[in-house]
Amino acid sequence: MTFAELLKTFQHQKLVKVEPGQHSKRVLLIGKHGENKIIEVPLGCECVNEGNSILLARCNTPNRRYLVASGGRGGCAENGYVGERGETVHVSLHLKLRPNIGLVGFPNAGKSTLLKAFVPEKPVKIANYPFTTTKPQLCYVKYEDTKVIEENFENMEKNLSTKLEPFSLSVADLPGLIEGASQNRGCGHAFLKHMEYSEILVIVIDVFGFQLAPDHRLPYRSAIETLALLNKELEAYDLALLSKPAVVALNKIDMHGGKEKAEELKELLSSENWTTHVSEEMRPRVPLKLKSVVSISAKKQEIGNLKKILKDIYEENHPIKHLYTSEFDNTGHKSLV
Ligand SMILES: Nc1nc2c(ncn2[C@@H]2O[C@H](COP(=O)(O)OP(=O)(O)OP(=O)(O)O)[C@@H](O)[C@H]2O)c(=O)[nH]1
Ligand SMILES: [Mg+2]
Repeated sequence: MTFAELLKTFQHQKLVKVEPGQHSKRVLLIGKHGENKIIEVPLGCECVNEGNSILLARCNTPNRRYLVASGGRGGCAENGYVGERGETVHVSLHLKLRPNIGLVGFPNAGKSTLLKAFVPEKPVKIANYPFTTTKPQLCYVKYEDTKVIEENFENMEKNLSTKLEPFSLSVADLPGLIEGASQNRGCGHAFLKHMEYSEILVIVIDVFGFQLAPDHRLPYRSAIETLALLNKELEAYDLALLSKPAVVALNKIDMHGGKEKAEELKELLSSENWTTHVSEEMRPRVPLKLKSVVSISAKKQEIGNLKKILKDIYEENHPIKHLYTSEFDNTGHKSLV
C-alpha cells in the first residue's frame, strides 16, 4: 500500500460495534462476555469519538491495545442472566505524519520546489498557482555517509575504528497555509495536525510576499508579514508548535532584487523583537524560535548550508548516548555510564 493510500484509508470515520454478551445457559450459568473486535492501525494514528470529540487513543507505541468500545457483559446474577449489548461508538481515525522536518509556508512560497531541491529524483508537482500541493508528501533527504566511531571490545582490547553509516532525515511537504488556517480556512486543521509530530519546522517564505491572486481586493502580505501570520496560525492551533526549532528559508533570491530583499529580511529577523516590524493585528504573542535564517533559490537548487543546519539541529536534539564508558573497571569489565 502506498503512503497516500494509507493516509486515505485512515482518514475516515469507522463504526465500532462490538458483540453482545451471551445469555446464561443451563450448562453455563455465567454468559460469555461479548468478544473484542480488534482494529489494527498504523503507528501515529489517533482515535477520536465523533459524538463528543474526545480523544480515545493516541497510538504511539507499537503493539499496544486501547479499549474503544466495550463488549457486552455476559449473563450473570446482576443482569438477570441476560447478556448485555456491546457498546457502539462512531470514531474517526486520524493518521498524523511523524517527519523529522515539516515544510510550512503560504501557498506558492516554493515548499514543493524546495522538496525537489532536497530530493531531485522525486517526482513533485510544482506550479505557479496556490494550493498545488493538496496532500502531504513525504520523502527522505539523504546525506553523505556519516563517519561514526565503532568500538570493538573483543578480547577485552579497546579497538576504536571508524566506519561509514548512511544518514537521512524525513521531510514532509504540506499544502500551503493561509490566514485563518487554524480556524480551518484553506486546508486548515487537516494539515496543521501533521506539524504536531514534526521535530523541526522549515518556514518557507517568498521574499516578494504573498497575494492569493492578482486582485486588488485581496490583501497583499509582505514577506515578514507572511512569517508573522504563519507564526500566528501555529500559535492559534497549538502553542506547543512554537517550542520546536524553526529555520526560515528565504526563497526566490534568484529573482531580480531577491538577494537584496533577503538581506533586509535577515537584518530584521536577527533581532529578538522581529515581530514589532508588523502591525499589531498580525503580531503573534509568542514568536517562533528562529534557529537560523537562510537565503535560498529552491528553483535553482541553491540551498546554501540548509541541509547541514537541519542535520546539526537534529543531532542537537538527539545526542548520541554511549551505553558504555570507554574505560574498563577494575574487574576487567566495561562499566555502564
Ligand atoms: N524564481 C523562482 N521561482 C520559484 C522558486 N521556488 C519556487 N518557485 C516557483 O514558485 C511557484 C510555486 O512553487 P511551489 O513549489 O509549487 O510552491 P508551494 O509552496 O509548494 O505551493 P503550494 O503547494 O500551492 O502550497 C512555481 O512556479 C515555482 O517554479 C525559486 O527559488 N525561484
Ligand atoms: Mg506545494
